[in-house]
Amino acid sequence: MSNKRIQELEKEIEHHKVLYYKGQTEIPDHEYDKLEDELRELSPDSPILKMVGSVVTAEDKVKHDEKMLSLAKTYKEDELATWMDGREAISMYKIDGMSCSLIYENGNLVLAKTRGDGTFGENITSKALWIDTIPNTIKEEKRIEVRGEIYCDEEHFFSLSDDMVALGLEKPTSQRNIVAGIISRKDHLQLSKKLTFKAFELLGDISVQTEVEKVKYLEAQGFETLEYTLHKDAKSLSKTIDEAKDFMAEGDYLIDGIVFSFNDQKWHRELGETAHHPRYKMAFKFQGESRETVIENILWQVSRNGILTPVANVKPVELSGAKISRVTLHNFGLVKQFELKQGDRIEIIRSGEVIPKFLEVVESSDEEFSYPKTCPSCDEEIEVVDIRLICRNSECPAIVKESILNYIQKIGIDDLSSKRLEELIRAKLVLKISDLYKLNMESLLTLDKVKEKLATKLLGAIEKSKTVDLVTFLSALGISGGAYNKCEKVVFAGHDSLEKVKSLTPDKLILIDGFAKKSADDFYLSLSEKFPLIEELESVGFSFEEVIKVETKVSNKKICITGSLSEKRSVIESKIRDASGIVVSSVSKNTDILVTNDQSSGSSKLKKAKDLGILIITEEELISMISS
Ligand SMILES: NC(=O)c1ccc[n+]([C@@H]2O[C@H](COP(=O)([O-])OP(=O)(O)OC[C@H]3O[C@@H](n4cnc5c(N)ncnc54)[C@H](O)[C@@H]3O)[C@@H](O)[C@H]2O)c1
Ligand SMILES: [Zn+2]
Repeated sequence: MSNKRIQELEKEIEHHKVLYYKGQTEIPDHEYDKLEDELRELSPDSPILKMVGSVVTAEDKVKHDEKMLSLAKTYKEDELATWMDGREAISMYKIDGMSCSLIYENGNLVLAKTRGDGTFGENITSKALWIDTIPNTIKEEKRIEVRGEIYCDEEHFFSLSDDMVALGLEKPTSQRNIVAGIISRKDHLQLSKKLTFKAFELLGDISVQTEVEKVKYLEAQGFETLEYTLHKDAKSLSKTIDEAKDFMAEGDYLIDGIVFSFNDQKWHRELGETAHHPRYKMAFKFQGESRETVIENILWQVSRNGILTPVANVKPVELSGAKISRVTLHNFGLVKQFELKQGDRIEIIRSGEVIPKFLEVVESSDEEFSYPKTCPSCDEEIEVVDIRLICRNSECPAIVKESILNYIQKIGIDDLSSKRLEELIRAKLVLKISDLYKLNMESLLTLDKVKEKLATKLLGAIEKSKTVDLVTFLSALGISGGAYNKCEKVVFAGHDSLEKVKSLTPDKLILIDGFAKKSADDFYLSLSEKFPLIEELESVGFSFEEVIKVETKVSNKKICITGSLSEKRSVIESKIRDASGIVVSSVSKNTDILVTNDQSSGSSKLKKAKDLGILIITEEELISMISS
């Protein structure tokens, strides 16, 4: 019996592997993983379990210099901590795309290949040349190999899907399958343009001592890399795992876990690899469970920025121990792509306690597909912007309510629930954020079931919210792109008073770590729109607590950089900011320090600094000031 089952499983696993790597997946990953788990139990030495990827049948196959392996995986945080064993490790999201290896010689891309079966890959150079994030040339002259993941983000998935339909090709079924589908094509190479590559591994005669240095080296060569977190020990693991859960639910590209690698390369050499995976890396994955259910109806919820988010009410099912009756459908793009409607039988997934989400359509109903043309809250006409439906009416009741609610949650007014707020809005007691501060005992007592005790508590909580730190205050305003960590970066970059925040410009914002041209422009525009609100709040008597900053020799010093340094300028700039210094882009009489490694260069900044008698230091001197 057991032998027969082993053979069955081996056959089935092989079948799914072949389809999966062609982008034609038949079953969800967690179901596939169950097959592997069962086989591992019955026959731990089965060769199919040691197989990486699937066999390459393409004519144009190439041998890898070094095998491209898979990853060891765990679903448990304590197993991860045991594996770390007190060693320092870095973590990055595990992108769910397609492995790719790039070979550069004399600074030129000479070969791009897939992982294939780990020993032989398929030559995909002609497609890689279309991908903007794969540089055709790099500074490094030595032969190097860069490994990473090719993937398709959400926005590009929908537009690629439209492109493919327009070309008469089959409509892709998922963000993941589209990559393998496009990469294995012999025609329409230009479709690859909408794919993205992120690098995470480096091979060749380049000396790096740590994983962090590796990432910096890859960035200096012009590659996009994944954001990483350095873990000194296992204490910081839970926070990273929680963030990854959020990203799985809301991020714009697919991840299926987190990859941990020991930071010190010494451990990489010492631990080595098995035939299947390196021992110095570990993937943490979320165990998913999926179920089929039926869409009863689709509701469109209006968010504080006017975006309509589709949520499906489904026939209740039990999933990972919870009863599920609502499923997020993400955005209009997804609903349109799959023509989701009442009666559709769909598969939903819930991984690691994240919000259940739509996976695929099992059977489409005969109902006609439609989507709202007017806002469900204010009935005004809505705009279709790429993959989103947006209500532009600033007086839309839903937008007003959601933005006040967002403020209440971020600023921390406890005891004021969404229901209570709705009541206050209905009674016209609160129509904008600053109205919260005009509430008094008399007005609160007019509300249903509110007695003196509760009213006193509410008023106390509202009063208390006037004493906050500047970062919390800014993050509560609902600035677009102004999440807490972004506001923190702004304040820590020296814009640490309301006056300074009000005098921000896109030019100043772009100097801050984490801001690019577009995000700086968006933040600035949205911040300017909040000026009336800021003034109203100032007039009700807000006072700001000091934010804690590190004290170093460069604290609050305005520092300008000229000429090339040993690392990418952005890296040095973020070191300055981390040490509470302020990075400026030009030299003026307000500048405190100019950093240059070439005192005799013809740089105009250097000349000006000399004329103004500004302190001029080398990069080495800067680093020693920062670390003192
Ligand atoms: N549904 C199916 O039919 C089916 C069939 C076969 C395999 N699968 C799924 O495929 C997975 C196993 O496949 P696998 O062996 O290709 O590998 P894997 O998904 O376990 O992980 C290895 C790959 O992760 C990639 N990766 C992404 N981000 C990374 C990062 N930051 N650092 C390092 N690597 C990163 C690398 O390209 C690497 O090759 C399982 O999850 C399994 O469920 C599903
Ligand atoms: Zn509206």
